[in-house]
Amino acid sequence: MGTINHPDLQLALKDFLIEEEKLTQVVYRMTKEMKMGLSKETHARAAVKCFVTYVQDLPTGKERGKFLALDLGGSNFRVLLVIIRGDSDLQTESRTYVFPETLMTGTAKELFDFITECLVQFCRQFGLENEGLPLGFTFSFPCHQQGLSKGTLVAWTKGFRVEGVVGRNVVELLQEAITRRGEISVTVVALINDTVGTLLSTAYFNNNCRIGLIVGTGTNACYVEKTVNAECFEGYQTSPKPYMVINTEWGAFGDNGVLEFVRTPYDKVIDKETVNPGRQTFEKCISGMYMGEMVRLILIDMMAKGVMFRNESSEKLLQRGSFSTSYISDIESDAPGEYRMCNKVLHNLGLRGNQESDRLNLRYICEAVSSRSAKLCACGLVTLINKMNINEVAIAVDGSVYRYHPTYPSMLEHHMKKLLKPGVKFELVCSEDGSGRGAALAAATTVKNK
Ligand SMILES: Nc1ncnc2c1ncn2[C@@H]1O[C@H](COP(=O)(O)OP(=O)(O)OP(=O)(O)O)[C@@H](O)[C@H]1O
Repeated sequence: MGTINHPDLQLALKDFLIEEEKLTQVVYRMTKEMKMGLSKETHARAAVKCFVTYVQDLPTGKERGKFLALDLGGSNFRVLLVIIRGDSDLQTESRTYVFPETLMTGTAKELFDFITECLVQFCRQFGLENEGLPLGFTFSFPCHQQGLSKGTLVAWTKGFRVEGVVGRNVVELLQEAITRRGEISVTVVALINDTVGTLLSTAYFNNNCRIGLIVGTGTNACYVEKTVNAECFEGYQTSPKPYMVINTEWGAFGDNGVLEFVRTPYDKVIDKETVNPGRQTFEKCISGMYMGEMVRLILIDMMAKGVMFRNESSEKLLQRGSFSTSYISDIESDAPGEYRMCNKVLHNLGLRGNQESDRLNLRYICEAVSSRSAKLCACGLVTLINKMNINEVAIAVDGSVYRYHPTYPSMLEHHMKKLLKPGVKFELVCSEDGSGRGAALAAATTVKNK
């Protein structure tokens, strides 16, 4: 980042430039929180839950068959058909359905009937109605699993607040909706979240893969833990399988106040605006749902103080959510000194930005928000790598922030290298079509184990 000339802007962005000592402290605190989540004794009051996923096998490449998968987790809803014919021969057909926003705050019946409707349409299209196919369900919200095909929703996140799902087994709700509809023969055999899906689908091709990371609407990660450390799993001392995938639900890190030392006044405003105030603290500092809004809040603050876009106003910018997170990627993708994408964004917002300093300062704001996100995310990954105590690991990553922000992958790598012990090697692997295909692989493993 270049030099910020205005003292008010400098002051506003200072808190976003978290120095290395504080990042080390974040790793330290997260390690502690994760241990609390894993331990049977402290799990109930832990902020980072570290849920047992019941996924104990990573794909071997020997899976075979035809599987359906559903992927619900944020802005899109997808149905997939995965056909595995031979080693690394994985064919995927998928359809994305527009997810009506009204469903996000509707009832459980409306939600699961909609999902079933899409599934029925998909099965009809591919002639699968009566094949009795097994289905893997990627449901990317915090669930307390009691088995691979049983999990109750703990709380909604990412702007969802559907009535009648918290505390219920989502597999049962889906299976009931399929039965109620009565048009297709499909059995839901596995429930996973998108981090696990991303891990499984990358592990299928890369046998060093031990972590699944999402930086999209929300953020979360899973990793491979020793079964003996997964105390909330009833068979943790007796299981013949040495490993258990743990869904950290790290988005909730800081919900007990341990992250206050890195939060800014803007984070507090964001939190108040959300449907889940006081929750998902770490996520709100990192993920796509909040990054654009953070830039907007800083920008209107600077405009109110007469620091930027003096004598200009924008009705649009005053509306919540009007600064899309994709604008950050646009602005930062301009070469230094060029403002082609930035001008487009300003045009969309109804701002002229006659002064070059306005456009430069806007870029500084974007960089402050995205680099803090990458720093905190790096802390999370370093925590997981240290916890596993391994020297080489591949990390499967998905989510639009990671995928489309021009420097996010390199920032993440840079900060991880700074925080990791010397000699630890890692590779960030962008997962293609990960979460849905992973659900199909989870279904394949379940069927094989049966
Ligand atoms: N070009 C972009 N650059 C950065 N972020 C973007 C871009 N486009 C979209 N986003 C952000 O990514 C989010 C969408 O994430 P994604 O496409 O990974 O899907 P998702 O399934 O909704 O997310 P999640 O996996 O967290 O549930 C949007 O909320 C938006 O904030």
